[in-house]
Amino acid sequence: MVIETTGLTFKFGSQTVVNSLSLQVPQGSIYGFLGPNGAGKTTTIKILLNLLQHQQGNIKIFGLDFATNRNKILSQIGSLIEQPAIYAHLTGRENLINRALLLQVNKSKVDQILELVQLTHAANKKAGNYSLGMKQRLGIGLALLADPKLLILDEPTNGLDPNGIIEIRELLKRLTREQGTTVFISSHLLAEVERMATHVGIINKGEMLFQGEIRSLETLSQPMLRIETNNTVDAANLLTRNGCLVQEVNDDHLTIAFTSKEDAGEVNALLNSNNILVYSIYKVQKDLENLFLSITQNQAV
Ligand SMILES: Nc1ncnc2c1ncn2[C@@H]1O[C@H](COP(=O)(O)OP(=O)(O)OP(=O)(O)O)[C@@H](O)[C@H]1O
Repeated sequence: MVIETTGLTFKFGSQTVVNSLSLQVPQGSIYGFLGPNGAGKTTTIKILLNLLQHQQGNIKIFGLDFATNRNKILSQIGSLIEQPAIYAHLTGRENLINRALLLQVNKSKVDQILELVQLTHAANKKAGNYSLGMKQRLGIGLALLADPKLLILDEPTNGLDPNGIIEIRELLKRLTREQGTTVFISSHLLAEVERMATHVGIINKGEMLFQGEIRSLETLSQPMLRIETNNTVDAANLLTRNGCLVQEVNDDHLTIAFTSKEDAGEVNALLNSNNILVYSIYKVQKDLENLFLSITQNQAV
């Protein structure tokens, strides 16, 4: 594990903002740290970057105890939280050179980074004139100068248009693929991370509600059988009498829990033999965004 926390707890006064959080971020993953606004994501990130001091729990990063190896650990983390610290009056290249000098990184690295974050064409433009997406990519470039093993990004796609989001997504995928960097990225929108994340952690009110591979999140959403008939009320009554769990009845369709395709066939036959016309019958699964909303709103999935 690159990041491993146990029982991480943080309070602002009497408000518990991070509650006994156990993070498990595997090596080489893109970990989507998800939760609605105010869930405690930024606070957690600030703790991991030593910008806030937690009151309880343990943190291990790169297998090392955080409390006793802070400097060593932090020197191998690149981060972007809130707005990137960019000098608007300097060009993109000058911003990178400036930071390279500060970090004592060889200046030859600057052109590599410009290439990586696809800003070579705009390297000599003033960063103040960059689009929001370009500024975010420059911010990520600055975070990558010292070749971090772990990149921590707090809502890097906030406010970006769809193209900007795609560019960041492609950049992060390239980073893990080509350089083996582990990426920890927070967002309040599942859609922004679902196409790149390998793992997700979903928090609400400071508590972890789901953590694991994104694939297992998909299997969490229970499949349903959606049936369109000429008489949904009669159909619902008939199915209930025959032991089916009817979940929803609308004017033109009803849904029941999906158990197997054989059962679906039998349901169809049952309806037909009782003079109910079945117009369509098919399996549906909650999409990830709805599943995310159900989890964070504490509804049954
Ligand atoms: N400096 C502070 N003092 C007191 N309370 C704070 C402070 N910073 C944050 N909080 C509170 O802590 C809670 C979690 O905030 P945090 O910024 O970590 O959430 P978040 O998940 O990052 O949300 P967002 O997506 O809105 O940034 C919120 O209720 C917030 O009001």
